[in-house]
Amino acid sequence: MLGEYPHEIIKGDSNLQVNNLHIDSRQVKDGDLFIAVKGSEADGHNYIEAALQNGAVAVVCETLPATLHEGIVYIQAANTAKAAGHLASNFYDNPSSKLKLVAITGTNGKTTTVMLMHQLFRKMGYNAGVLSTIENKINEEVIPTKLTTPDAITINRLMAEMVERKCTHCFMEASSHAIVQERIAGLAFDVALFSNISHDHLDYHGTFKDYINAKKQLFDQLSPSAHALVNADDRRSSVMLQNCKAKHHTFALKSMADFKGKLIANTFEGLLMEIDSKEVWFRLIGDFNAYNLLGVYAAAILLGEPSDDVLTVLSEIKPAPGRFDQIVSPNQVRGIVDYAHTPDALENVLSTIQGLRVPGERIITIVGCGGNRDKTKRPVMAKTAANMSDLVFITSDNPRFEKPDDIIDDMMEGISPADTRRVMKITDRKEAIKMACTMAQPNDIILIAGKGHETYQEVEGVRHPFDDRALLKEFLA
Ligand SMILES: CC(=O)N[C@H]1[C@@H](OP(=O)(O)OP(=O)(O)OC[C@H]2O[C@@H](n3ccc(=O)[nH]c3=O)[C@H](O)[C@@H]2O)O[C@H](CO)[C@@H](O)[C@@H]1O[C@H](C)C(=O)N[C@@H](C)C(=O)N[C@H](CCC(=O)O)C(=O)O
Ligand SMILES: Nc1ncnc2c1ncn2[C@@H]1O[C@H](COP(=O)(O)OP(=O)(O)OP(=O)(O)O)[C@@H](O)[C@H]1O
Ligand SMILES: N[C@H](CCC[C@H](N)C(=O)O)C(=O)O
Ligand SMILES: [Mg+2]
Repeated sequence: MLGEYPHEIIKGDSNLQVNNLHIDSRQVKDGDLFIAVKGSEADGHNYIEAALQNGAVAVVCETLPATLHEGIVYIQAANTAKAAGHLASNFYDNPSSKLKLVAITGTNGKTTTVMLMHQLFRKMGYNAGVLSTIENKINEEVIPTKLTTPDAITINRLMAEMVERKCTHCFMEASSHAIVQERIAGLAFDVALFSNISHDHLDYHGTFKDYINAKKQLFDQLSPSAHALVNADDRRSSVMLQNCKAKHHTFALKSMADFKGKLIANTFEGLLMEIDSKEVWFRLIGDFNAYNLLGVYAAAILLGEPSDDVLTVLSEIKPAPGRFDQIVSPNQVRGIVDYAHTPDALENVLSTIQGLRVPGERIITIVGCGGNRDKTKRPVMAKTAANMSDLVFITSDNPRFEKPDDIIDDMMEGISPADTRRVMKITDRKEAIKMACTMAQPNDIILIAGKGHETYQEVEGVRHPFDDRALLKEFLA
């Protein structure tokens, strides 16, 4: 079942058929196979007995348990996280090889890119699937998700369903967590795209170098027939291509590149670009989206689509939910909800707003930072908000298992004494949004950053209903 992936059958019948694969003992049922994976919190090897109790008939592990039970198949592999990917591919009959599979990695722009690609290919008449932070989709059917990149078994199960439903393409986000945890091991990619890299997730990866290397791992795993497509305006793009066996391609707005774009105009309604000597209007806003659009265009060309069709269809597509999502109130207050949850994204979205506003219009920013995530980005994001806005509300994002006020205190470290008059702390996010809307005068611009499409606020493991967009609408009405 592991095919060519190095492994050894220690005990039991190698031809055994299993019903299902699991990396979580709690999901195992009669006749299933359990893969013991060492995680960051727990070690799956400690749950082998629990899996057997639940009916597992086969176990894949790195180290063998002290007791090997009769009638159970034990398979040993050096890296079970990686083995899980290969097992899942084989179990579901290698669905990724039957799809044109595009993966995107990078700190920002992944969801925007895959959602654009999915819509583009759907509108061009293809059956296609998408795996994204917002949701997974097979054609138009929505399958809710809690992760940006699901675990290897879920990925392969969803792709098998895509194949069954006659999908020809799949577009997926490859988060750095997923890459390091081998959730994408064994997948056959046709195109891998690198958008950019900036400060995020240092809590998990430790150093920026390791974070870069995590992204690079996607490019290291490409085959010679695949395409590696990188943003040449990001100086780390050359690292992605080092020793990468796939065909190399670049896109850029500033540097020399194979796919060169030019941003001509940027308004609150959209942006005008020149791509392949053609001027095209798009419905996305902000310089950073010019990169996303160009990356999508380049990937579509590499997949063999005609340039004119791609540009015509792409120009009609709306932004992904919660990305520069705007409403204008009856008294001309502009409210924007954006998923900017990294320092770079926040700076980009604020500089876009600064560039588009009429001088004199105030920017009011509401921002928080997630709990149990990179603490070092907190003061940086607060400082960016203060430097680039007229008024700031520092509030909660998803506190998870941290005390909301501790997170706010970390953010306040980035606020200089001179700015404290313009920066208010309101722990309750709903109150902060309400206060900003109450204080806003005609032509002010309110930015609510960090949660975008999220329809919940996660507090101590519970996701309570919460929607920035709905609250903004309510309070601006
Ligand atoms: C830190 C992290 O990424 N954790 C992910 C990881 O869990 P883990 O390795 O920590 O698992 P663990 O709890 O240590 O357990 C180890 C193993 O023992 C197993 N186990 C555990 C308990 C038990 O009773 N029985 C059992 O079998 C577990 O199923 C697991 O296989 O592997 C799990 C299965 O794939 C994920 O669900 C889990 O995501 C957690 C929930 C999470 O919040 N992850 C976030 C940080 C994340 O991955 N985010 C990225 C996006 C980031 C970005 O935007 O760039 C994402 O792709 O979503
Ligand atoms: N190409 C880009 N460069 C820089 N910032 C961007 C880019 N694209 C989007 N952003 C900013 O980042 C935010 C998140 O965008 P998006 O959801 O597409 O990224 P993501 O990489 O999927 O994030 P996550 O890691 O949480 O899944 C946007 O709301 C916007 O503020
Ligand atoms: N995929 C990102 C999302 C962050 C979204 C933000 N709202 C937060 O909760 O920190 C993460 O898990 O770090
Ligand atoms: Mg995403």
